[in-house]
Amino acid sequence: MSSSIRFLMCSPKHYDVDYVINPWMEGNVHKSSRDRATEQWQKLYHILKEHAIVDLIEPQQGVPDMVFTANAGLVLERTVVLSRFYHKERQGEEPFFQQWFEDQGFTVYTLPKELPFEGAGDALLDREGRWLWAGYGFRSELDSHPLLAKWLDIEVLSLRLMDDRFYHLDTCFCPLTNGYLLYYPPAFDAYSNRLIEMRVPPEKRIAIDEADAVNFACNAVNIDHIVVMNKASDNLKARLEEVGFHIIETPLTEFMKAGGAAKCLTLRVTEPLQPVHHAAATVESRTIQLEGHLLDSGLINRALDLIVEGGGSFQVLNFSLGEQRQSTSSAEVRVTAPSHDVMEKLMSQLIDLGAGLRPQEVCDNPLEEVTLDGVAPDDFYVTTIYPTEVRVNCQWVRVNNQRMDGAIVVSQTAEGPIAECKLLRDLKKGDKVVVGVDGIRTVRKTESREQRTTNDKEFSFMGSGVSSERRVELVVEQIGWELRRIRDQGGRVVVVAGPVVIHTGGGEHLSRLIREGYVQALLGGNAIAVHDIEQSMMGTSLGVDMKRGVSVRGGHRHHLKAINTIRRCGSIAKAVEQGVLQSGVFYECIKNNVPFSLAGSIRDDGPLPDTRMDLLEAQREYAQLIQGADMILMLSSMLHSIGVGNMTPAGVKMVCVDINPAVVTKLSDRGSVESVGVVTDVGLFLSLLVKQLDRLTSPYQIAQPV
Ligand SMILES: NC(=O)c1ccc[n+]([C@@H]2O[C@H](COP(=O)([O-])OP(=O)(O)OC[C@H]3O[C@@H](n4cnc5c(N)ncnc54)[C@H](O)[C@@H]3O)[C@@H](O)[C@H]2O)c1
Ligand SMILES: NC(=[NH2+])NCCC[C@H](N)C(=O)O
Repeated sequence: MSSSIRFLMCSPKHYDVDYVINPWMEGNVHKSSRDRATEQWQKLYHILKEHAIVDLIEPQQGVPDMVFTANAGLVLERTVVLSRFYHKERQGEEPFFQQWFEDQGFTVYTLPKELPFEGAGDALLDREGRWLWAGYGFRSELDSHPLLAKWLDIEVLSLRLMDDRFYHLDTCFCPLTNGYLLYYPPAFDAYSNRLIEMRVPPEKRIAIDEADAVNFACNAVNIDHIVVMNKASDNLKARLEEVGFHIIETPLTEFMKAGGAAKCLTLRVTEPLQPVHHAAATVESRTIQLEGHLLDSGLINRALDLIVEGGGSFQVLNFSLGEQRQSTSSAEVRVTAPSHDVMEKLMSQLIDLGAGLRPQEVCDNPLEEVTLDGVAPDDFYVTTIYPTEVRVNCQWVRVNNQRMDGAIVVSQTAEGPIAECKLLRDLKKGDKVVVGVDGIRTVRKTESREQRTTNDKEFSFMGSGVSSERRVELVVEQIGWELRRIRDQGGRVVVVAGPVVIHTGGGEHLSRLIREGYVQALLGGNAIAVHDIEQSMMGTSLGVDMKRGVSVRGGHRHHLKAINTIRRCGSIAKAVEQGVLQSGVFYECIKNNVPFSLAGSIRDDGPLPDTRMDLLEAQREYAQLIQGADMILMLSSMLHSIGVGNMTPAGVKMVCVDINPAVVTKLSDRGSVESVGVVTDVGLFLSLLVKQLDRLTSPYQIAQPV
């Protein structure tokens, strides 16, 4: 027996499964045998007494989980951080454990009531004393970790738990003597697994499989080279014995009905200080502000979900609800993350949602100089589609040329600072680029339910989201009305289209939209032009007769003949001028002075002389043609629609038509005010659209004031 090691245990005199606060308890309420529990506990107790001293605390009525003394608190030397239980069912244990520690002469630290921490169930010392592993996600709060670091003067490594079966760190993680680690990686998020791998060398990491994990193999008591646990597979036993451990299995099935096993039933109360440790917690906290229709638009929920899903935790410091449906609300939220990297990612996402730092926390954006043409500084802020402002000279400066996936370049001019979005390839040496996320805010239009309803009366898409069940005709009516309005007001509609428009017979309808002035620019690839011209010259598309719907002999060569003909003319425009091309979508573009741009791709035949095989040139041409668009109609081209979506700032209405809901969902994911997805055949859509435009006999009339 080692006289230096002491454990605290509590007999199962009042143990039972009286409630459900973890998945293991479901279906086990009052199904634990007190006799078997007592027998199993006694066996564990005697095993430990052979190797250490075991102190006992008196069990108390009404707190059946008190038997799990691991959750009493966290001990280091003669200091203990008392647990603050997350569930009220266990909060009754706190005064008894506090009394015991005080009677034993411990220095007792207590956390604020609203800051749960469940002791050595969620915090485990590295057996070499170098740091403290601390879990969060189900019971203990991440915000408790900086206090552990301060009070215990030790580095805290935060690990996020992801599987509610392993709701306490000690159910899936067991530091062992000589720096070995027994753990179940799937119980943690990616960041935490990376952290574990950075701190524990591969030869010391013993990752177990699910079969051992659900037998609580990680919930083991380690004393020097002894490892006591409920059960281990032969393979796991062999692996542990290979590195010098001796395994003692003792059944604890009655306690597993409550979600605990060997380690949970014990608390090591002799944890000597090691000289190597030092206080440090990589945990970071920031306070953000959110303004708008936080409840109506769901913005507050999305922000809080994003924080938790991103590995952080939050505390709503204050929330002022707007009195009227029209008025906005505001909230201040304290965000905590386990590391600077995670915080940066969270803040970047929160800024995209429209969050900002409190004015007193806003500092000028850190800027870094570009040292290599076309290469941004590592930590550059990646722009989104949303209008963005950056803090320069303590002023908010709106970013010009907003688009996603760019960098923000700030320059000083006689008129003051200017900020603009630049693609990486356009960065020049010496450009000052915004890095990090401090001093950035995006302007998100979140509409109240009232505003959205009002808009719906006049016109707006029927909310974002995509449903092939939605009546296409109804959406087409709205789109037709909007197209007519934009045309009659001299607005700008850009169409992005794939060859499927031609294959499905939509070419004639698109030609008509162009001829009647509904289209101000057409974007696509080589194929839509090839098959449009094939249909115009040979009546087929992909060799299929468009009138009879049957393949024609030798039809598979038709599109190549079309390409060859245009190549001989020199361009599509020249083919029209020479009378070679006499109908179709691109004929109408030339005849009606509607500019178009064809972006090349790896799968192009030919290509046509007009197809831009220099993709950077094609992107520049696309970007120029979508400037000032009021609406973008995306017709069955995933490739080109995504490309256009990436370069289009927020505020431009988008209609995404595709037969594949997944494509439409992706393309419509820009908020309900801006976009709608229509899951249907594109030829049918265009046919319905021109019929709808015909039905709108009187042009759009703006209601004149009486
Ligand atoms: N012969 C050629 O030169 C040739 C032929 C084909 C494609 N390409 C090139 O390949 C690139 C990608 O072509 P893409 O944009 O057609 O492919 P894409 O896969 O990016 O998009 C096609 C989209 O059409 C949708 N779709 C299919 N049938 C539909 C229907 N009946 N109604 C509505 N939507 C339907 C699909 O779900 C898909 O999202 C383009 O640059 C194109 O020019 C060249
Ligand atoms: N350290 C532990 N894992 N303790 C197990 C605690 C079991 C208890 N029923 C609870 O859910 O809190």
